[in-house]
This record gives sequence, structure tokens and C-alpha cells, in this order.
Amino acid sequence: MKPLGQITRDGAANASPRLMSVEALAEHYRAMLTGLGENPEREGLKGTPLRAAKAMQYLTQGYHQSLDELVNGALFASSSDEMVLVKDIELYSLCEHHLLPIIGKCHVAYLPNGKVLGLSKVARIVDMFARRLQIQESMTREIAQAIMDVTQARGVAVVAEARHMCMMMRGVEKQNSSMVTSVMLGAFREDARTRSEFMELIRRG
Ligand SMILES: Nc1nc2c(ncn2[C@@H]2O[C@H](COP(=O)(O)OP(=O)(O)OP(=O)(O)O)[C@@H](O)[C@H]2O)c(=O)[nH]1
Ligand SMILES: [Zn+2]
Repeated sequence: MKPLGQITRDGAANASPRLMSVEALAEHYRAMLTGLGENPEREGLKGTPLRAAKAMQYLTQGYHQSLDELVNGALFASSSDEMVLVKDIELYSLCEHHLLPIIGKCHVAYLPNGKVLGLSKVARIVDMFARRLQIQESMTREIAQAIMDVTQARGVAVVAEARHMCMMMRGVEKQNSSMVTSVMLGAFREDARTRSEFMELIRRG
């Protein structure tokens, strides 16, 4: 994780003078507990503001990552031009409307154009954009664009399937619906056969 004070979105660094230390963030959690009618000094809650602040920093660490550092040069020359698909990558994010979890999985495919990306880096890129306050549509697009930027592939496809706790634990309280979002770039957008090959591969169990 980069030092606090730098927010990066899509690899672009912006100064963020308002970013707080974990201790300052914990003070806000303490105030929140009081505001909810709790006693932050009671035994069970003593360490909670600091724990919650650390957890929230962890869950939003994607803001402070850069694509270059994350990929760390793990791009390998390859003559393969066949589809590379990484399926069922777990996804944990937070919805930007309620700060409640979005839980699901993500499928990422690309058509190499002279180089292939280290396998783990695909999952790391998913995490980089999931570990922020998000809406699923933007997250899906940001993952697809990042994979494209890094690999310069002929095409990139990303499908995310997720459940939103804000729809399950509260609000409409629907327990069985999930949201599916997809972004197709390059050949996946232009060529129906490539797209349907991808869809067929992710449908298989
Ligand atoms: N499109 C989209 N909507 C989302 C996502 N996460 C949460 N939402 C929705 O954002 C909307 C916010 O609506 P509001 O009416 O402002 O908030 P609310 O009163 O809490 O809405 P309810 O959830 O319907 O109770 C809700 O419909 C959520 O279901 C997401 O990733 N994508
Ligand atoms: Zn929500």
C-alpha cells in the first residue's frame, strides 16, 4: 500500500490532503457509536473504533494502488493469440450508496496481442477496483479498462455477478436476486463469435 496522502484512481495520482490517519478515522467511528446510542467505553467496544477504521482502510486500499506497481513487470512475451479466461475470481466490494458489502465473482478474459499477464495480476487488478466505494457498473468498466491498458490486448471482456447487502439486509430485502454487469472491449464488442465463446466458457460449471 502506498503512503497515505495519495489517492490513485485508474492509475492517476491526485493529492488528497484530507486523507486521515487511522487514529483520526477511529475518532469518527467512536462518534458514530455514540450517535447510535452505544457506549464506546464499554468492554466489548473499547477497541472497536480503531479496528473498524483499520478494516475500512483495508477495504478501500484500492484507492492507493497503482497499476504499474501492482503488475510489477509480470507481462510475458507470447505468440499465443487465443483467449485467456480467468473465471470465478471472488469479489468483495462496498456499495458507495450505503457502505454495505457487495459480494460476488468476476470473470475476466482477454485476447493477447504479443504479451500475456501474470495470472495472479488479473485477480489483483480485480481487487484494486473492488476495494473502493463502488457501484458495480463502474467497477466492471474500470477492471476491463485496466486489463486493456496493461495488456494492450485485442479485446477484453469482464462479467461481474454479485449480491448487494444493501438489497438483502435492508431496503427491499430480496435474498435471491443478483446483479450481472458486463463490459466488452475491442474484439469482444465487435465480434459476436468471440463474445459467445466467452459467454459459453463462463456458463460451463
Ligand atoms: N445501479 C446500481 N445501483 C446500486 C448499486 N448498489 C446499490 N445500488 C442502488 O442504489 C440505489 C440508491 O437509492 P436511494 O433511493 O437513494 O436509496 P435507498 O432509499 O436506500 O433505496 P432502497 O435501497 O431502495 O431502500 C438503490 O436502488 C440501490 O439498490 C450498484 O452497484 N449499481
Ligand atoms: Zn447500496
